[in-house]
Amino acid sequence: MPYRIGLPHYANTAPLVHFLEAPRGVELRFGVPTELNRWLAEGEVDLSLVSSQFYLEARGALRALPDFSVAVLGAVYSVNLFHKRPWDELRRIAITSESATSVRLLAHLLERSGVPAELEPAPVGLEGLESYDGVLLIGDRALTAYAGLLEHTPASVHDLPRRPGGHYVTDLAMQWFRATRLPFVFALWATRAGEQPPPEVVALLRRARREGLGRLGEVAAAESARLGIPAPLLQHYLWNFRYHLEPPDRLGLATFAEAVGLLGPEEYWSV
Ligand SMILES: C=C(O[C@@H]1C=C(C(=O)O)C=C[C@H]1O)C(=O)O
Repeated sequence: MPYRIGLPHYANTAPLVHFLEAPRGVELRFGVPTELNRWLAEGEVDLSLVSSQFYLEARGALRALPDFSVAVLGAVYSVNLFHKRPWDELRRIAITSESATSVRLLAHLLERSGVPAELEPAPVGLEGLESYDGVLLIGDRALTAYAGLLEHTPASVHDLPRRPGGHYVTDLAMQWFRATRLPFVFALWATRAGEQPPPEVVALLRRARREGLGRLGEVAAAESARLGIPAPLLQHYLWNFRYHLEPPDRLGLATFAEAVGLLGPEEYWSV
């Protein structure tokens, strides 16, 4: 039986995957985060990138690698609520089925701001705005939808339009930062509790990450060709991620866990 590693096929994991060469006996399986969560729980994969929300809910049965994350400090650019009326007037929101964490984060931010919006799973893109007040998209779909609203490639991240295509676009990680001044951890690498990943697999993942971050221009160019998004936009997008679960990321994750009731104030969370 090969050692099976679960990965999302999102641009934001490309720096971890682009130079990941699975040796004999290691198999890569790609899925969306909610599938990866399920595959790890059900034994379909042995090590996987999983939604942080899923990890927090099932942490007794899972063991996170201590130095891997998909996190950001501030805007993430790919977990976006696209909406046609102001945040406070939102009442019906279509949510993607691809993510656990982002949906929980949206619900928390709405609750925090006292907005009584209903979240409805719906497989829609921006066309969903014809019948919903807002549409939550993550990953490559969010990125390509956002890039598709830009009339030109801005020279700087500070030149991004406030209302691309006339839409409101709320970046959930930026809203988290505005409320907490902390990073937001979207995903972690985890195995089932009691199942140590082979050291050579962990070394392989670390080597692939080091190579991917060291050659980010090549990774951005490949993702640009795959997604049809200008490479400079991809390069900044990828440069912006935090992949090492460092102390600020851990504090952000523990704060999120407490905020959504997954960690008691007296509980200590550790990897
Ligand atoms: C920030 C993102 O990261 C992804 C978001 C995840 C989630 O919300 O569950 C899981 C894996 C990450 O690669 C994104 O998809 O835009």
